[in-house]
Amino acid sequence: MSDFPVDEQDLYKKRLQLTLEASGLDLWENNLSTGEVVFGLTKIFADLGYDKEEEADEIGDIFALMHPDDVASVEQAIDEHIKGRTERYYSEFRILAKDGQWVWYANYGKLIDDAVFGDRFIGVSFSLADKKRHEEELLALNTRLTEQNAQLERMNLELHALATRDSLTGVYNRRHLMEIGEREYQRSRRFAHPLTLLLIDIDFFKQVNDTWGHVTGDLVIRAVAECCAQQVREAIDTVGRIGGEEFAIVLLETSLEAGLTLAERIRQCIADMTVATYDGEGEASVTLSIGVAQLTSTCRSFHDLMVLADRALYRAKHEGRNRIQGHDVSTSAS
Ligand SMILES: Nc1nc2c(ncn2[C@@H]2O[C@H](COP(=O)(O)OP(=O)(O)OP(=O)(O)O)[C@@H](O)[C@H]2O)c(=O)[nH]1
Repeated sequence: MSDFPVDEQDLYKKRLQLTLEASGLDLWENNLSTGEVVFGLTKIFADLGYDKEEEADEIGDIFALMHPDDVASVEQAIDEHIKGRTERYYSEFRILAKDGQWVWYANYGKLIDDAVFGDRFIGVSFSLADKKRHEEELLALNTRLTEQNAQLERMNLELHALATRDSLTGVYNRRHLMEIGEREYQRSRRFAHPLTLLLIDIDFFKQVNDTWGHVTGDLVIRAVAECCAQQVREAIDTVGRIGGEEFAIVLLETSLEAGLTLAERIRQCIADMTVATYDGEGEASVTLSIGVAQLTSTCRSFHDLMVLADRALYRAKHEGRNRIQGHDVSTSAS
């Protein structure tokens, strides 16, 4: 304390100087009439690596070192303040350091029309390097998080597909079909809407494997799944592979009659189809047996509806295959 000058004004100056130092602020003063930098910016120019004689004498010298993308916004902020539209001037900009790097700074300033000083623009500059670095780090973090989120969503979709789809054919697996069937059973019972189930079995499929090999057998299974998926209403009906060469289709808002018509279309589609064998030397063909059943009042679960359709399928097999049988409602109590 003993170093401080006793004079009040000197004391005041010293306090100001210490405050500026402690807060990292650089005081400046510009003469707007002449464009002269009257005072300051010493610290900034030193921080940027410039020698004393390279410091700015004119406002134009500062603009010359400013990043071209920032000039317009700084000029606009000054203009707004001069026109009295802002209480104080504030701007953010990059200045070229001597080593060629762009360094972020900010300015606060105020226009003073003083009888002693004249038209002066007085303010402070301070470094925004830390703030901008944090902003950039945050932005990079955000980008990474967004990417990771998108990847998680993709993985979730893949997981869902793995859990619900049959890997050979892409139609639903047995577990998921049963879940959907049970849900639709509940809905149909509650609202008294028709619900029909098709059980489809490839005839003499063992012979396909024995004749053409297992891989060709897989190609045939895929072709049957594809045909089923093409014949039903997308996003309304549900096709599932419920066994090796057995499929089920849950048909919403569908009567037994409409179910029989669809079954016939599928039967015909497969009867007309040939599948090129895996070795490319032949063509495999198969037929289908299909059991069709509509939900009846005797059904206590979706499983009961499966039993009815399975009985109809058994009859189709028993009566010679390559045919359709519907569950006879008059025997539904049995
Ligand atoms: N290629 C292949 N064959 C399978 C697959 N799953 C089951 N199979 C075969 O399908 C055949 C089913 O034979 P069966 O149940 O005796 O019935 P089928 O020969 O179709 O005769 P019917 O149903 O009575 O008309 C068996 O030979 C199984 O090995 C599979 O994913 N791929």
